[in-house]
Parts: sequence; C-alpha cells; structure tokens
Amino acid sequence: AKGSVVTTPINSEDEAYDAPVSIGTPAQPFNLDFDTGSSDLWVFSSLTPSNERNGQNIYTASRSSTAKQLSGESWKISYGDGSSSSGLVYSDVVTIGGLTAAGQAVEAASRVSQSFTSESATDGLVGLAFSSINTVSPDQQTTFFDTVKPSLASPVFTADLKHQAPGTYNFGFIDKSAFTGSITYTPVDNSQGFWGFTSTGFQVGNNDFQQESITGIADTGTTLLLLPDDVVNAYYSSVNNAQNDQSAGGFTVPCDTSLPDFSFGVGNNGAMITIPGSLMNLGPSGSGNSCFGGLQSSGTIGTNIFGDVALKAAFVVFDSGSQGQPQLGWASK
Ligand SMILES: O=C(NNC1=NCCC1)c1ccc(Br)cc1
Repeated sequence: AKGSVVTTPINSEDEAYDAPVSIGTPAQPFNLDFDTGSSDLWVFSSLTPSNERNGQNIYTASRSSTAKQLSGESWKISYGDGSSSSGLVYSDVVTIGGLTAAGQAVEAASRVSQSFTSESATDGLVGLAFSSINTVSPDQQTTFFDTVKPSLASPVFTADLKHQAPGTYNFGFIDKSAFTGSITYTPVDNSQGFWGFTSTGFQVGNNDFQQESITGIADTGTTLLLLPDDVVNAYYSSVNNAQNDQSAGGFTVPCDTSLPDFSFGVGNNGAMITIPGSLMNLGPSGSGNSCFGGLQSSGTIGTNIFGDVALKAAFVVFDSGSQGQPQLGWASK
C-alpha cells in the first residue's frame, strides 16, 4: 500500500505544517501537525475543557462506531518548546492520504497547554518518531507509521515541506519526480527514539566548507534550525547589523537584508543541502524593524535540531529499515 497527503504551512512564518487526517466511523476530520520529533498521535477531544479550546476540531469517541476505549491507559507528553498535553486512549480507524490504520491508538486530550489552545489551526499531532518513545502507559502504543508499516510497499515515509506552499508526506514509496539529483543516505541512531544523524559540517554562503560533526535530529515538529554556537556565530558574523537579541529570543537581522545561504553536509560523499538565504529570515521578530533568524543556537538542549527551516530545503526519506538499519535520505529539490 501507499499513501500521499498534502501538508500546508499554518502561517506566514512556516511555523508548523498541518495535514488532513480522518479518524473514526463516520470519519471525523482533523488538521494535524506531523511531527518526526515525537511518537504520540493525539487530538483535541470532547474531553478537552472548553476554556482550553479555540475552534479546534474535536474527536468524540462516542460518535464513532469503531472507537474502543483502551481501559486503564493514559498518556502525557511534554515537547521541546515547553508545550504539553495529556489524556485518555482509544483505538479507532485512522486514515491519512488514502492509507488506513485500523486499531490505531488515538490519544484524546483531556488537557492541553496554552500554546496548543491558541494555535487554532492545529487539532493535534501525528508522531512519526520511533514507537519506543510513545508515552501511553502502562501499555506503549505504536505510531501511525509503525501501525501501517507491514502493509507498505517499502518501510519508508518522505517529507517534502515547502516555503509558503503546499508540500507532501508520502508513505511507502519514494516519488522520484519530487527531487533533483540523487538521494544521499546516512545512518540513523534511534537510541533516543528520534531520527538522529550526524551532519558532516557546514558552509556559510560561498565560504569554505567547515568540516565539523554536528549530531542532531530531523524534526518536522520544530520550526527552527538549532545548531551549536560556533556555527550560529559564524553565520551571523557575516550579516551586517545582525544581533543576538535576548528580548527577541535569539539572533535577529535587519528585515531588508539579503542573507547568505546556509549549507550542511550529509553522508560520506560530500553531499550538501543548501538553505537559500531568503529562507533564513522568519519575518518580524516582534521588536523594532528586525526579523528573526531561522538559524538559532541549540545551546543547552544537548542535541541539535534540523527543524522545518532545514527540512524545507530538502526532500527527506525517513527509512525505518529497508536496508535493515534505519537511515535518513537527503536530496535537493
Ligand atoms: O518536541 C520536539 N519536537 N516536536 C515538537 N515540538 C513542538 C511541538 C512538536 C522535540 C523533540 C526532540 C528534541 Br531534542 C527537541 C524537541
């Protein structure tokens, strides 16, 4: 089987990307944030207090003839940006891009944190990291990808995110028309449950390539590209009037400045993914006429995060083991 679903930026800053998902019988429609940085599929629900909702679609298990509560099961998750949610668990039919997972764990929120409440465009998340970090307790559940994997023509999914335009998540196949050149694969370390890999280095504009192992995760659920301070400083020292503005929360640049491209190395064949300078500006920072940089410090997180700013410059293959070992494939587009 194969699936293909269109994913769309939720706002003019490409802050996150939603895609349509149907749950239950008859189908209840949702717009969910596909997140390769977590492994829970959760939705706003009839259990979510009305003062924590803001127009989101809600899942009502009692209206689905195929919903079954998983008795005694619950979930509770916190994300890297400090947001969180928790609730109860049902199994139900979940359809994404023509692909149906019967008996998928659907995590119904009985509470959500403020940033989820205020993001009216997003009804919940589809976790696409490894099932080893699914938070359902006492019986851990599988991600949508793991649930449908046995039925897939190939155990892969791909992310093709775009700047201010619809992109695509495909399941079970690689669309050769969606990228240019070849795909460079690199091994994944999934010991922490993430799509972890090591980039071989970086390049600012047309300067020399800086060989430097940069270990991080490919995370569609994080907006920014979060890298070590030496990389961030090298980038912004090449931008006139860039400043590290605590009140803005990081590096800002003059909004009218053309920014250098930023490239990062992947694989052992010298391949690079190049983020155009135009995509390194995330728009007004909220203070002065400065704009917020798409590259920021990974600081004290302990790992680097190749979020949407990086991923939207590439066609990315999340391969859970067509060659036995999980790997990430990177191609320009
Ligand atoms: O939470 C993470 N990614 N997903 C999402 N962020 C916000 C909503 C969804 C995340 C995962 C790993 C690391 Br390390 C840091 C952050």
